[in-house]
Amino acid sequence: MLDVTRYAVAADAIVEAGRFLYERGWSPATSSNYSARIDDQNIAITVSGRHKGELGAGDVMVVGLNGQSVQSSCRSSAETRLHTVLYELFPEVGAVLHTHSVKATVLSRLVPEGQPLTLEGYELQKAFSGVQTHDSVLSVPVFENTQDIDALARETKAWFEGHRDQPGYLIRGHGLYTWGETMADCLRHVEAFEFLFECELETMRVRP
Ligand SMILES: CSCCC(=O)C(=O)COP(=O)(O)O
Ligand SMILES: [Zn+2]
Repeated sequence: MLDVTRYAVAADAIVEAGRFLYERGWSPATSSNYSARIDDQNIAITVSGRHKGELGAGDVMVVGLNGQSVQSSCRSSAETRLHTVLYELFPEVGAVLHTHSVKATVLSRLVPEGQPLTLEGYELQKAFSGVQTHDSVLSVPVFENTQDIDALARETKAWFEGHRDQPGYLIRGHGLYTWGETMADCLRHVEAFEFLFECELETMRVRP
C-alpha cells in the first residue's frame, strides 16, 4: 500500500528542486527529469515533457522499480529506467537528478570516446558524499548518447555494479545524472559537478 504522505514529501522535494535547477539554467526547455524514493518498491518521478521550473503536484507521478506507472494515466519520464536502475542498485539512494546544463553538455562532447572525465585536486570534491580530501580522483564515466533508453539503462547498470562508489555520470552531448541519500545531498552533487565542470572548461580555455 502506497504511503500518501511519503509520496507528498517526495513530490514537494521534486517540485522545489525543479525551481532551483531551472533558475540556474541547468534544466532548460522541458529537459531533465527528477525522482525521489517513496519506499523500497516505488519512486516519485517527473511526468515526461513538463516544464521543470513550473512543476506542480500533477507533474509528479509514481512508478514501481520495474518502471511501470502506479495509478496514473500519465507517461513518466522517457528516462525512467535510468532512474530505477540506480534505486535498484543502491538501496541507500533517496533521490536522482538528471540535468542538461550547457557546461555538462559541452564538456561531455570534449572527453575522448572510451575515456572518463577525471576530476582531481579540487577542494570542492569534498562536496561529494564520502570524499574526505582534495587528494582523490573522481572518474566520471561518459556514456554515448542513444534514444534506446533500455539499452543505456542496461549499460549504466552493468557499469555501476562494478563501480559502486561514484556520485554520477555524463551522457555525451546530453547531460548529467547524479544521486544522493537525500534530495539535499543530490542537489549539492549537482552544484558540485557544475562548479567542477566550469573549472575544467576554464582550464582548457586558458591552457589549451
Ligand atoms: C527536451 S530534452 C529531451 C528529452 C530529455 O533528454 C529529457 O531529459 C527530458 O525527458 P522527459 O521525458 O523526462 O521529459
Ligand atoms: Zn535528458
